[in-house]
Amino acid sequence: MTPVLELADVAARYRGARADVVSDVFLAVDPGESLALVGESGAGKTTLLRLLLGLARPTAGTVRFDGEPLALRHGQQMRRFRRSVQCVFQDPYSSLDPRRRIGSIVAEPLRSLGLDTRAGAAPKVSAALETVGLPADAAERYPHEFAGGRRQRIAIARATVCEPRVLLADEPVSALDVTTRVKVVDLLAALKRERGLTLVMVSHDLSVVAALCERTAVLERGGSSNRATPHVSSAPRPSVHPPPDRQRAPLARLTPGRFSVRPRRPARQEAAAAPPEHARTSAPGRGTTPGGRS
Ligand SMILES: Nc1ncnc2c1ncn2[C@@H]1O[C@H](COP(=O)(O)OP(=O)(O)OP(=O)(O)O)[C@@H](O)[C@H]1O
Repeated sequence: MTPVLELADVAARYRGARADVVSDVFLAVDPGESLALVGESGAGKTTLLRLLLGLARPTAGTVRFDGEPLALRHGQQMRRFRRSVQCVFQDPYSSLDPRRRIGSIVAEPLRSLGLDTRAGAAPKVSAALETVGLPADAAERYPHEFAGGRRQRIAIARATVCEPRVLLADEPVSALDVTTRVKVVDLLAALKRERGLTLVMVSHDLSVVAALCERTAVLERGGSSNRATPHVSSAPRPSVHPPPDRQRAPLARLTPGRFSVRPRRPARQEAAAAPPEHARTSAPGRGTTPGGRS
């Protein structure tokens, strides 16, 4: 299966910085899977998300979309990419333009992709609002008329109105209160289940990670250069509301060092017999990489 998104030996550095924020990153996201990026603050999770979204350019390595290097100047590919990969940000207060009606906000991707039909974007906007549990007349209202959870639903409606294949989410529920958080997690889980949406999510909240993601990439600052490298582990698919003991379960930490991971989930009956994921994908020292790199 060709990964829908892939980072191959990628490094990134912000302008003016003396060192890479992330380096030696290999990460492949298969269609339909859900991957969480977790790690300490400043490890580079948002930076990886920005690379996957084409908002930042790698200083080394390649970002691939459907197996092809992402070329920002390749209009046709970028159009396909923009339609296929959408995102939801952390703060539903700053991510919605307060001067525009909800209908106009949700229709924005349709306009920018030229997907609003002759009948206008209204039918698609109504359907997107309905999917996230908001009434169609919400389209006439303004963001300030909605509280945080409903604002995040609006942001999710905007991200899903053009029926993307991949949703990238940066701390999508961390700005919400606990009760609202559960509802938005349920909504994301339903989108994943019913639409086969691929999800890549940054989160500090392990209960949210456990509820939504099958794989976890742990970013650790490592080595004297203070670079961050991702370590990916597989976890059994949890229920949407994991029991409390699961919420406290530690994430697997794999051997520090440079390696890449493209774990394929074994069939359920094989899972018990198979060696742990890290035993198959990492090696002592600098670890292993696909294609024979080491
Ligand atoms: N626009 C920027 N310019 C310069 N440095 C930046 C910029 N954005 C992030 N950084 C730096 O890059 C490093 C990684 O930041 P990033 O936001 O990717 O980490 P993170 O793991 O998402 O952190 P957090 O969990 O706190 O959001 C940090 O040291 C941060 O200060």
